[in-house]
Amino acid sequence: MSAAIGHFDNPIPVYLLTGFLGSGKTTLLNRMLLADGPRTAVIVNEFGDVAIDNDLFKVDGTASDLIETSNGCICCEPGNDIVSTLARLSAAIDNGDVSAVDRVLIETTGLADPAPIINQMLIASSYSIAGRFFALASVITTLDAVKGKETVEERILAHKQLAFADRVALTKADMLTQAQADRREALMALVARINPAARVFDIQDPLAQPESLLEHGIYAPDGRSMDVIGWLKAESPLSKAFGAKDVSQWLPGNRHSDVYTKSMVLDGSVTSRQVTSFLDILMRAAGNRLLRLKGLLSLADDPDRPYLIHIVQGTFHPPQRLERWPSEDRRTRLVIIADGIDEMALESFLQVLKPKRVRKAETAAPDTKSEH
Ligand SMILES: Nc1nc2c(ncn2[C@@H]2O[C@H](COP(=O)(O)OP(=O)(O)OP(=O)(O)O)[C@@H](O)[C@H]2O)c(=O)[nH]1
Repeated sequence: MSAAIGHFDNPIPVYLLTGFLGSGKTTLLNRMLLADGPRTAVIVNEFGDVAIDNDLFKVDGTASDLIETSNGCICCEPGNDIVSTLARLSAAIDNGDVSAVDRVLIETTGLADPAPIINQMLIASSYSIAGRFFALASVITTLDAVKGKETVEERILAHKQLAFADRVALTKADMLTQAQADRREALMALVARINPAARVFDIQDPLAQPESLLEHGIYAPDGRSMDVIGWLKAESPLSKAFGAKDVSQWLPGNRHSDVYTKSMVLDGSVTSRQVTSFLDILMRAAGNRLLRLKGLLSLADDPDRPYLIHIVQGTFHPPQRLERWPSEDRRTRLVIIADGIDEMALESFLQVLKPKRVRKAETAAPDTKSEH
């Protein structure tokens, strides 16, 4: 194996980027990768079967050299685990399908539990080839300055994402109004309580250099990582912190229990009126149960310039009109992550966006109708 691919004494550093749904992972990722920076393999783990983040990387034109999108959750889907994914990357480098990389950056889904991923990486280092040639360098989590406190307090996954990070990237601080300044203090107090050792980095700070988040951290293979293994096993303090709530929500097998994803792909364009009323009704009806909506829309007024829309836990971020489609795929795509919304109701509501067609049955003569 060539030295450029990494070897046991000098493994390729792997950075894990976590953070709750919509907290700004993709945005940060695009800012961390510099055009003249080290060669970086980017692995994006999507929750849902329509890949949108993949296209967003291209829109923002980052320096990432490899994009591998894996469907299914990297923390709990057999065969899709982090070690298998790294083994595939290693094989691709060996075969010459991908040229050697200096580091790997993994963006997990917003619903990934970081503990099993970190565990897999640390445990694999002693038994698997991938585990020996790659090493977990650092875990970075994005924390939304506006919604972060409530999210961490209410959701065990967000709590764990914060607890397991060694670097916290505070996002969206620019969205806090003067009157909300105390929110930031309360959030920092929460971070200090849950993870006092974490380095907090405000990505909106004009002096911030997001690429500096990609330096070796406490998970680096320098001997101290053994402490981390012990720490991962000692999850009970986290569970205790949520003792009053329904414990089953984070037991293995029940993970993501009420959360599901709906994706929709549409040929043809939609009108802005259709989209506005669709989003208006959806947001009113679903409220915070609409964890995430991401969409690329072909609008009838200018189908060459798609609209990018984001809703994060009930907040509608200003839509962005892109100058061009990020890939060959010019279809309208929507991914919705819902928490406890009636699935059938959502599915039929999505039909509102379908272009209206005259159904055959409506035009056919009555005597041509089939009886069976
Ligand atoms: N104002 C502001 N908006 C931000 C910031 N970071 C992210 N956003 C916006 O928040 C929305 C979601 O950001 P993403 O980067 O897609 O979040 P994500 O964590 O990758 O989302 P998922 O992949 O769904 O989990 C987008 O509209 C971003 O433009 C920030 O620091 N300030």
